[in-house]
Amino acid sequence: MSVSARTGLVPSRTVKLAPSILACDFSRLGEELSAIAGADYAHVDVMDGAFVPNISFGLPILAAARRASALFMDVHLMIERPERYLRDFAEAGADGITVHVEATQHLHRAVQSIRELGKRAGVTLNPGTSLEAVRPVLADVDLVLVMSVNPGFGGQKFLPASLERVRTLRRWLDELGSEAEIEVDGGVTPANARALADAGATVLVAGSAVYGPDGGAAGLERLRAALI
Ligand SMILES: O=C(CO)[C@@H](O)[C@H](O)COP(=O)(O)O
Ligand SMILES: [Fe+2]
Repeated sequence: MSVSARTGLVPSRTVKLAPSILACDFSRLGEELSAIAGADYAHVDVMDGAFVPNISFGLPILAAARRASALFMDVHLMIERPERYLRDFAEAGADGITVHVEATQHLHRAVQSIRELGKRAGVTLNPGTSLEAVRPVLADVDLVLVMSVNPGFGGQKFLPASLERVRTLRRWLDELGSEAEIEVDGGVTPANARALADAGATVLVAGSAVYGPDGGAAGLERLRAALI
């Protein structure tokens, strides 16, 4: 394993990259997915115009992405009462499903349902929500997603307080002996990727830093280079 240029330390974990297809050209979805074939996950942002002030896409786009790519489909549900649609997203091709703590009255039940569908179960929370909101389910999840922008749009600026939230979660998961992933989503760039990894993140989502005007693969490689 390589030594971090910034810290001089050997990172103890490898960091996965999850390009967000929200930033891609949907008229070329298959090609845009091929451009990130070397990534670990394709991050799929589903927005309902109610939980967040934007509508992105839903089941048909996930199903099309599933047909076009063998990548792990990492589905981030920004929808009210996600428990209504878990089976539909699983059947449309999700490999992992992440729900917001603010969107459901029954977080444990939602997590359990995702696992019963045979999918990787994730929970997430808005930047303004106390981390305590996810603590009761930490032993039951496969992934915790730290939103580092307010959800709803790509291309926003990273909120620096997110770094401390990642450190706290890393400590809590280590205390539990949990192997759950810590994913960070929003404003991730080559400039903050290494610091997030050092704080304990194991998955980095990036939309605009990957799908820039110069194409998907170049942005992905820049992120990877920042993590060496
Ligand atoms: O969930 C979201 C936004 O709500 C994200 O997944 C964005 O799609 C990330 O985009 P960038 O901030 O990396 O441009
Ligand atoms: Fe997302």
